[in-house]
Amino acid sequence: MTSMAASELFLRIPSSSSSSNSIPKVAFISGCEPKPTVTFSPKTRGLSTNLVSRRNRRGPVCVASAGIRHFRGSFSKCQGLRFAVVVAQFNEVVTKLLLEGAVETFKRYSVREEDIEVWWVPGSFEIPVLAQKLGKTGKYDAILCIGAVIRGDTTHYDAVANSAASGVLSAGLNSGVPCIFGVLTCDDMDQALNRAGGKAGNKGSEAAVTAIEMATMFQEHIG
Ligand SMILES: Nc1c(NC[C@H](O)[C@H](O)[C@H](O)CO)[nH]c(=O)[nH]c1=O
Ligand SMILES: CC(=O)[C@@H](O)COP(=O)(O)O
Repeated sequence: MTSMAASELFLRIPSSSSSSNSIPKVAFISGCEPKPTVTFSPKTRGLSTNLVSRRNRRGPVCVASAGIRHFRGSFSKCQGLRFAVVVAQFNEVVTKLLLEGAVETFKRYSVREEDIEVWWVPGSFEIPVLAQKLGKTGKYDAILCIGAVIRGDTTHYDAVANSAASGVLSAGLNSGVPCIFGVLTCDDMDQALNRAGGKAGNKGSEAAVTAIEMATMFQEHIG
């Protein structure tokens, strides 16, 4: 399943599970399996349903309600979306893998190569200022920020990690463009590699999914 809008998932539930491991799966609290009457308002393009979905990481969990419109990003309308990826060179052995995961995921959702730009900065501390500047150009639907901060002997780690986190948040708020936090903050290199395609998945890929979700949310529902 590659071209299903997130809203369509509601229409098909509770169907058998998806073949893709990145498309949100749907689960229901036992006894809460719904018989949804779903309508789609052309005016707001919001989902109107007798369900309320509460997200459980990437999958909605159902509780019942009525008359509430739901808005969420879509994973089927990604062609034409433009992304900037701001990547730290520091700990590049890790950030390159995170970037690969992100690009692979963008492509899996039909984002075109020519709509992806990669901007390299020296370290994670430098990410926010560029993310904000790029966001303000209005050329991108989301900015994906990638870095790997790994603890050393001093408190320098905390300064870099906290600055990167709050800076990326500020970049998004100040530019009005979703700025996604794909910066690892790890105790050691093992932890980092495990999250860059190792045992704990690829956080760059996960961050790309978030970027798509936020970009389509803004594009489709806010404009
Ligand atoms: N130690 C890490 C850094 N440090 C460098 C800073 O990000 C910054 O480039 C420097 O302080 C100059 O302003 N960066 C990382 O991305 N990861 C680290 O583990
Ligand atoms: C997080 C860092 O910048 C790191 O390289 C600092 O290492 P140290 O605390 O040993 O100076």
